[in-house]
Amino acid sequence: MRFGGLTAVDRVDLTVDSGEIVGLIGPNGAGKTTFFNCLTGLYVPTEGEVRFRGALLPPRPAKVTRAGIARTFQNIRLFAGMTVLENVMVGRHTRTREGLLSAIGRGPRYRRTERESRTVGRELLEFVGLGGHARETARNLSYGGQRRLEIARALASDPGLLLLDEPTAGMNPQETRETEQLVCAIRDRGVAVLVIEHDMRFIMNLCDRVAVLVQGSKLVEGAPADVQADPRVVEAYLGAPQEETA
Ligand SMILES: Nc1ncnc2c1ncn2[C@@H]1O[C@H](COP(=O)(O)OP(=O)(O)OP(=O)(O)O)[C@@H](O)[C@H]1O
Repeated sequence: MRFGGLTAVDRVDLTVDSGEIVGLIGPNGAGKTTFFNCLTGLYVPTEGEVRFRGALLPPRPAKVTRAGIARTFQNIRLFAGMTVLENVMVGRHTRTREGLLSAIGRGPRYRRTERESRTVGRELLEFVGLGGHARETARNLSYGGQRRLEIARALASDPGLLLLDEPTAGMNPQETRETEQLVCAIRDRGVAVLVIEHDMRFIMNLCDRVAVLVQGSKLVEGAPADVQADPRVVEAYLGAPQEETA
């Protein structure tokens, strides 16, 4: 992905299998979010392709979601004035076939679909630990609750792959631990997870594999412990040791 003279993501090749949690780490500006934007069709990659379950994906967000890839964003993007349950139901709409006319007419098929969305929404709220908050306005949830709601909304589209952009950013240790448990539970449902995260403890505890991006390129990929011990990774984060720079 090039922006003028800047190559923000340079030949990054990454595969995520179902039942896997893969971490994407790297210093600020390494190209992690740009990579997510390329996967989800927010950016049209200058070169390269995205395949999901073997099929080539067009760089169109709605088509990517419908194919089975969902994401959360670095900054919370909820419908703040809607209820918690409504937010999840919105996420369900990519899986329902109701068009605008049907929604305006509110015919029997529309009502059936709404009922189904409501049921799925309530199940997902239970799953993420927000079962008791369905009727609250989204903006009144705690910070950790809003983050969990974003995940529930992403799950409502029945994804096979979930992309999480810094899910624990700004969380206290308790919220971080709960998010770890939630991500494991999502993996246990058979969803593949690709997660950008700066919290190394989170990465080490959760990920089956980790890829490190530095200045747009993939520096290393491997088991978390191997990646953490790799001198190239240490250098990328901390700079070269004194004697080497000298
Ligand atoms: N739309 C854009 N136009 C121009 N440059 C962009 C655009 N989006 C990202 N970039 C540049 O691409 C590079 C990678 O940015 P990106 O946000 O993907 O990094 P990141 O690894 O996600 O960083 P962080 O950890 O800080 O979120 C940066 O130099 C950024 O300025």
